[in-house]
Amino acid sequence: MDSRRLSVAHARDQSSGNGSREEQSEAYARQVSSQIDNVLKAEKMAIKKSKKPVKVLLLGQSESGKTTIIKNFQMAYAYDAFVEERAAWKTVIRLNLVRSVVIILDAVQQHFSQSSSPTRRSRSPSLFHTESVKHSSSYDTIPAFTTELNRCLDNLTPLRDTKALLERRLGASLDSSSPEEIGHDRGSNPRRPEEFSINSRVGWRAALDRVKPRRRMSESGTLMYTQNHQNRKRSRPSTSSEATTGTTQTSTDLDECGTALSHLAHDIQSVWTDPLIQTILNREGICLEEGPGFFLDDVRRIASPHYTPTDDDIVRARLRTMGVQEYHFRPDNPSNVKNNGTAIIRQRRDSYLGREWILYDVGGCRASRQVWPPFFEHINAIIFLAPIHCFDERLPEDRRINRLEDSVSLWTSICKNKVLKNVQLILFLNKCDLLRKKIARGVKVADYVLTFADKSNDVKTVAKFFRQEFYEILRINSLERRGFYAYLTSAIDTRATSMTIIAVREGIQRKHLKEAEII
Ligand SMILES: Nc1nc2c(ncn2[C@@H]2O[C@H](COP(=O)(O)OP(=O)(O)OP(=O)(O)O)[C@@H](O)[C@H]2O)c(=O)[nH]1
Ligand SMILES: [Mg+2]
Repeated sequence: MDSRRLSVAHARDQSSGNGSREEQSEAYARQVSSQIDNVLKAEKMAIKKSKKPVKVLLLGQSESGKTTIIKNFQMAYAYDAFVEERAAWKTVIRLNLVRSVVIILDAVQQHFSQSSSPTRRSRSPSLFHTESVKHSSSYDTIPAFTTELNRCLDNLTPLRDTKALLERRLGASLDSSSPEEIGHDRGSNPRRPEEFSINSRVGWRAALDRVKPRRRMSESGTLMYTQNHQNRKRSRPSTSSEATTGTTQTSTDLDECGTALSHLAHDIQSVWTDPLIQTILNREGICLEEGPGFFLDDVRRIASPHYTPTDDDIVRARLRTMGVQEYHFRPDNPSNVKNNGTAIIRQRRDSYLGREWILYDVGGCRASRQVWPPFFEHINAIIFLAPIHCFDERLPEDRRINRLEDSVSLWTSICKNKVLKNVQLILFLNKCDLLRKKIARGVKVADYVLTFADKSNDVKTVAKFFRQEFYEILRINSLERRGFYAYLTSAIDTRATSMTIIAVREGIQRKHLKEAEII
């Protein structure tokens, strides 16, 4: 029995045999007893509450870095599971590489189709004929294609088929962007051929599983399972013979793609580093280095038959998310808990150890956003990603909309959402490394953001300015007073991001402890 009840019973015994004093005493005892009941009930509730998983939703426009942040969480708290996926990421990384090559081929094709020279058309036996450029008045300043460059470009043409095959093998669903949506914008990265994505019926992790070497999954990872919300019922598990045949075919195809790539590594590198190609890409406004899934500088390593992706490669790989994916972690390892409180607080905090965290990763493109609201109901925190470098870019899915404006309007709607009024909002102003590069290239923020006016165009001032803008939006639109937690991040810098993740985890946990009245 609880010791507080014992002392009340003892007080009651001592007061017996004394008329009205006895009644008073009994009333008092009843009152104390009921107070104790309430305290016990509250504690029970708090413990129950503390056992609930922490649910965190990652939001932000497409390519803001949501999945990349999830990978950082995996590296920090489910490294075994992260390592399990290494072999499967190889295919995605190679697909990213091939896609970059196809973007170059398209840009060269575009370059030729823009030329009005009849000589070019009549004299070009192949798309990349040398002489044609020489006779083009509008391309006088572009150096001539060498025979060697033509040969390399011709050799790379079959990579279009390789790309299609890799996508098919990964269970691809191609983005149905119309040609109008793949517009031209000199301020950004305008050529956006249809982007590979795994649709929610398949689930990208499931797709990755399909191309993994066949071996039993280890149970050692703390990543417990991933579930695809939208189509759980629709997907039919394949029979073992189907799975075996499919997997054999898939690995044969992938082996062939790997061999083709290793034979073409030299040509890819020659094309990528050719000054003429660089000029054409420049003219087309294409900056592949700053785009998602850029691996052209690592072509020899990635095309090697013995290639195994590094952690950094996996974090830099691009696989667009569609639908909702959830990730389960148990990050509260006893060694992570700082011994910074009194014994009782420590003891109570310890009851949190082993608590489950669920992170929800959603697709950020406009068409995917309607699946977000059902997740608002039961979440504890939102990590909102706003790419800070994209003030001069447009949405790939709608070329009329500026990417920064899109981020700002999303952030505004999250801040003012009634259902989210008590939810902790954490802002990641991501892609700071790209902001640095862009500013170094001489891009002026004031040319795109009028309110930036004549402020100094350096990274620190720009970052401070955007941080303040997002803060003002939160302050003005929040229905309840709430704290502003903002971080400047470069999600591909895993070391720096791991520190941010620790701070974010502790911040979310502190709010929980507070809500459960533990501290
Ligand atoms: N340079 C740089 N690249 C980043 C950064 N964060 C993410 N990326 C890259 O940007 C690309 C897109 O990131 P994702 O995490 O797939 O973006 P997402 O928000 O999940 O996009 P959707 O799934 O389409 O909603 C990937 O290739 C990442 O490696 C960053 O801070 N700096
Ligand atoms: Mg994603």
